[in-house]
Amino acid sequence: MIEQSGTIASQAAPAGRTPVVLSLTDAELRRGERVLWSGLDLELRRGEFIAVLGPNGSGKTSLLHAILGQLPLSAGALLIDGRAPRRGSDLIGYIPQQRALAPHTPLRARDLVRLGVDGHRWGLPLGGKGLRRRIDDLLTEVGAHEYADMPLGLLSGGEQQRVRIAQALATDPALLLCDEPLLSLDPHHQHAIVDLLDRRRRAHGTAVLFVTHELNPVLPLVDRVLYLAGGRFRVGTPDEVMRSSVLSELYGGLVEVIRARGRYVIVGAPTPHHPDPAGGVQP
Ligand SMILES: Nc1ncnc2c1ncn2[C@@H]1O[C@H](COP(=O)(O)OP(=O)(O)OP(=O)(O)O)[C@@H](O)[C@H]1O
Repeated sequence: MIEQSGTIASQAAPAGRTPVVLSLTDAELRRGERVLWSGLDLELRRGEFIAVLGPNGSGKTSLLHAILGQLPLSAGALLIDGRAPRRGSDLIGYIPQQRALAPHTPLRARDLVRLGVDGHRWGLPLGGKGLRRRIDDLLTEVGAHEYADMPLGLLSGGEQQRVRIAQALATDPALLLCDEPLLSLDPHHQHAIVDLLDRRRRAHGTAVLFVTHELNPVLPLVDRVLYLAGGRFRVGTPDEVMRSSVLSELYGGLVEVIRARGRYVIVGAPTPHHPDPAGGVQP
């Protein structure tokens, strides 16, 4: 069952009564005069993976900023582990949208990860052996240990992305927010990052909210999709949301969804916000 507002359909939620990490109730977010979305009800449980899709400007990154406590909701409620969001919460790991790093940046991979480690939480004195071991463990977990001492600016996009993930995992967060972490990665590196996130959520029960323009690379992991468009939204399993009828209604025009060889291909998205209305959407 798909819903636009109201509680999440139980069949779409993961099995069992695993604890809720994030809940949004009748949530609305405005930027200036514009309502990005409203009436949003969403619960994200431990270990669940939700892909957040939608055209440019539909409010995907703004949703992450609201969860991070950087942007107040204009209506409704948002709770992280039952509490109001706050900046710097160690319950949340955040992989922001990739920004190009200057090749001469003096920061090494291990320095970036160190910035994410909260010494108090781990009881590790800054500069101590325990801290170093913790950083090494994180870099090893994401397969980045061999370039731990390399300047970040000299690493490839995929290598930098692994280091960002290590930083985001530094506090062993219950909720991981990912903003287009596969952007500009080739299929091999995309697969490696997806595999890494999947292992993490399975081993640690980390809930993942994953903003992306490309659904197909993460499809095997996706429990549910949150699709934002034109101030409206749909929540449901990929098969429930990725339908011609659903997307046509969201975009307010004819959109065709084709499922072929386990992939979704979307043709036509007649919206002024969409970057490629003629060529179709890369889901
Ligand atoms: N600081 C700001 N002040 C006012 N409006 C803003 C601000 N930041 C973003 N916006 C507007 O909010 C809207 C949603 O932006 P947001 O970045 O959340 O969209 P998005 O879905 O993540 O887009 P994209 O796919 O391009 O990353 C946009 O129209 C944007 O112009």
